[in-house]
Amino acid sequence: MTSVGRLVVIEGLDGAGKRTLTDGLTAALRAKGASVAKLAFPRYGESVHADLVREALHRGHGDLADSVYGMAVLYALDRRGAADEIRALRDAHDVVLLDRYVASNAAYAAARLRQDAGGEVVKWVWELEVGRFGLPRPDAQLLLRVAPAVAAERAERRAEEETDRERDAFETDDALQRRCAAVYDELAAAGWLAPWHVLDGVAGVDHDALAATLLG
Ligand SMILES: Nc1ncnc2c1ncn2[C@@H]1O[C@H](COP(=O)(O)OP(=O)(O)O)[C@@H](O)[C@H]1O
Ligand SMILES: Cc1cn([C@H]2C[C@H](O)[C@@H](COP(=O)(O)OP(=O)(O)O)O2)c(=O)[nH]c1=O
Repeated sequence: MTSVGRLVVIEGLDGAGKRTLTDGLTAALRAKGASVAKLAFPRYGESVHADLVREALHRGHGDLADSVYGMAVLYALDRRGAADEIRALRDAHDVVLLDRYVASNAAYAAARLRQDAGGEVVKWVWELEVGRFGLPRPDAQLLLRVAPAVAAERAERRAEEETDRERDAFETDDALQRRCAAVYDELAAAGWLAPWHVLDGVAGVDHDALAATLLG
């Protein structure tokens, strides 16, 4: 298969099923002969910026976690550190699946500041990450849409099943998750950053059909 290097982002609430979709889609794409690489953000355990995020979300660290812009800069720096890797993976594979990307920062920062997708922080995230850091724009963004209550239930169950998967400060904030869901819907409707495909994460996603669509 010729290398078209599609950069495909998977977005959605905590517990929406992004990791599950990433794995299922990877298998479906590979079954069609495509070479696939995956990367998940934040890159916990692999970047100092991501580790600072994790410590802030789980342990507080003074008021760092309360600083919306401070946290957003850390997430963005984690991605900037992976920019060369993303480009190299894109050059070497048919599809690169990114579990969260720039739109996560836009959605969570706007939700935390009670702004909508047209707000100041969403523009700032684009300018910082694409403008100043030069991160590549994706070819497609998949919004895995589930009701916030369903996502919270799934995240809770996962935390019970996986002992190393403790829920963090954003995940357990139901009001934040509801605002975040609304911002995601607006970002998708506006085609923010790149084209979006909205997927029904409750009905379940047909991985084979989605893989065929992505491979065009
Ligand atoms: N379509 C689905 N239906 C029911 N449960 C699901 C579905 N997709 C994922 N899950 C479960 O929900 C939990 C969260 O899924 P996960 O993929 O880890 O979410 P995310 O990466 O978006 O936080 C996991 O326990 C997973 O097994
Ligand atoms: C990647 C990213 C995540 N986030 C938020 C979403 C999540 O609530 C939180 C942690 O990401 P998450 O995907 O939950 O990591 P993991 O599943 O490995 O625990 O960070 C941002 O606010 N901005 C970003 O750029």
